[in-house]
Amino acid sequence: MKIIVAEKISDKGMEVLQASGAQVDLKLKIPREELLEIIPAYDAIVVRSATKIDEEFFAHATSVKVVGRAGNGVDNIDMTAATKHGVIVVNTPDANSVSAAEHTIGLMLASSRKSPQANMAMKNRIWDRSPFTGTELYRKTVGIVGLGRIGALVATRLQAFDMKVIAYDPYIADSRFEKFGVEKKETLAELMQEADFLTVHTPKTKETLGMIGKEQFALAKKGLHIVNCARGGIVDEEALAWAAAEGIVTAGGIDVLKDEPATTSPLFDLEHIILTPHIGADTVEAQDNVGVSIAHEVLSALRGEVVPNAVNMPTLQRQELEQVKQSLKLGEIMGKCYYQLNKEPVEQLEIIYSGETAKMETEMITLAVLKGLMEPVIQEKVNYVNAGLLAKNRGIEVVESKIADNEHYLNFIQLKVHSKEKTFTIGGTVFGKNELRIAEINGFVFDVIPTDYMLIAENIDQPGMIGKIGTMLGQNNINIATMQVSRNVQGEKAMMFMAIDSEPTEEDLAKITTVDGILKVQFLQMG
Ligand SMILES: NC(=O)C1=CN([C@@H]2O[C@H](COP(=O)(O)OP(=O)(O)OC[C@H]3O[C@@H](n4cnc5c(N)ncnc54)[C@H](O)[C@@H]3O)[C@@H](O)[C@H]2O)C=CC1
Ligand SMILES: O=C(O)C(=O)COP(=O)(O)O
Repeated sequence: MKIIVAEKISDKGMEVLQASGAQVDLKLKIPREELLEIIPAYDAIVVRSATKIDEEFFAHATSVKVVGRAGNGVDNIDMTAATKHGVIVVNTPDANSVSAAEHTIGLMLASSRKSPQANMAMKNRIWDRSPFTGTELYRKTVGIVGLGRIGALVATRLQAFDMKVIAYDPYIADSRFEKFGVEKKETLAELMQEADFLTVHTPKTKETLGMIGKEQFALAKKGLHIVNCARGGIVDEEALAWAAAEGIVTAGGIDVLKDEPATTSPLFDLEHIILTPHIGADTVEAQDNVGVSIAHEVLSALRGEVVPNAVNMPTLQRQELEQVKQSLKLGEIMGKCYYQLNKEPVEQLEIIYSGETAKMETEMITLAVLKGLMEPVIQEKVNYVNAGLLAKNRGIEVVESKIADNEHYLNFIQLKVHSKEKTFTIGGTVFGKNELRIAEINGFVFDVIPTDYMLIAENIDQPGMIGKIGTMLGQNNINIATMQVSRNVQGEKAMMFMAIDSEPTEEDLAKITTVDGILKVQFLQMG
């Protein structure tokens, strides 16, 4: 495995990567062209916020399976492109939140007390206290935009300053506001009108870009203090310069700029706005947390394990993952059967979860079924990341349903694969802790352990069929490991399901079909 680390992560993180035995190449500040040139050789890349991971990158990164974002915001990564290319994006959303929250408060205090400006004067050997009269946070109202991880950490810390905390976040439940003792504002306009201090903690999205603009500043009280420790451009830089010139904003701390690395912005000329070069996450603790977490996640993702912080696929807590692990295997195996046994394109895939399985997080199991379904017939790599998208692009409609009880099994997954002409069904269960069983195929009931090589034979339900097929396989040197027979109506059709020790040739299969009473024989690779 080859991993390229394109931005600085902590030594502890590097050590975890290196200890895995992978080849780890540290290439800091590598020019874009060079990165594109060398990336085909790598299986994974680790970046922070400065490396653009876009469609052009993925077009070159033909072997990359994992992009590790050593940090939180993923706005430098084109998630649609990553998903399309089947590349897992992992990040460390919690690992630097405390540092970002503390930097927010640091900027709030520093800008309110003009400490950086006073420091500059002192370093110029000027002792003058008069320009540096500041303002207290005590009993002021702080408006938080976005009460997520960092917004909430900032809220609880500012309450210790006896600030009144109000917030605008239309996407979270009222209970979260209550939990943190924060007053909810229904509109951004209300928040702008009431706040003495404003701090933004949203991701950068189409909706949040430029969200604090001239119109919003025009609603604010004169003397507003502002902090942006989230993403550049959420607070519009031109509008902020205007608001400062109008005396609406009298202090502020900005850690992030629209175009980074930035050396030009109207904010550079504003005396009362202090700037830092995106250092919100730059603490020893945050970088150790981030580095070690991303190293483990990238390695797990490369090993094909399900990782907790995958951004472009459903995430499961470790306990949930343990619960669904065997169902994932079963779902994938059953999905794999369809195109091996049927040639008709799938119109709709119906997945019915019943019994204990119905209570599980099934999103991932559905992806496992799709992965199994498409893998045998499409060239692109199919994985949990792109299985949903690939199915959609192929016009496969996926319908999931859940039934609390199953008459016969503790847990059961049934697939009904509908093509234009017919419906193929297959069902299975996890027996005991981790024993998989195929329990039904097209209405024929079994209790079969799926193994690598299997044969399915349909025959007329008449005496002597088992002997005939056994003899025929024996003559072709194919050893039967286990065999089960199931029939629907006596004297009509039966199905034999056999685990065999080796892969039969086309010729072997053709010979078996010549046996009198055999209707169809198909080979199935399940492992
Ligand atoms: N300066 C730095 O070094 C760091 C910056 N960050 C940035 O901080 C920001 C916040 O991160 P987290 O708290 O972890 O994110 P989060 O996802 O936990 O919280 C974001 C909150 O914003 C809310 N939100 C989304 N759109 C909104 C809208 N239009 N109006 C109001 N609220 C909206 C969401 O509902 C959510 O509650 C991100 O932009 C992240 O990239 C994170 C770490 C370090
Ligand atoms: O984690 C984040 O979202 C950050 O903004 C920190 O970015 P960085 O890793 O310091 O480039």
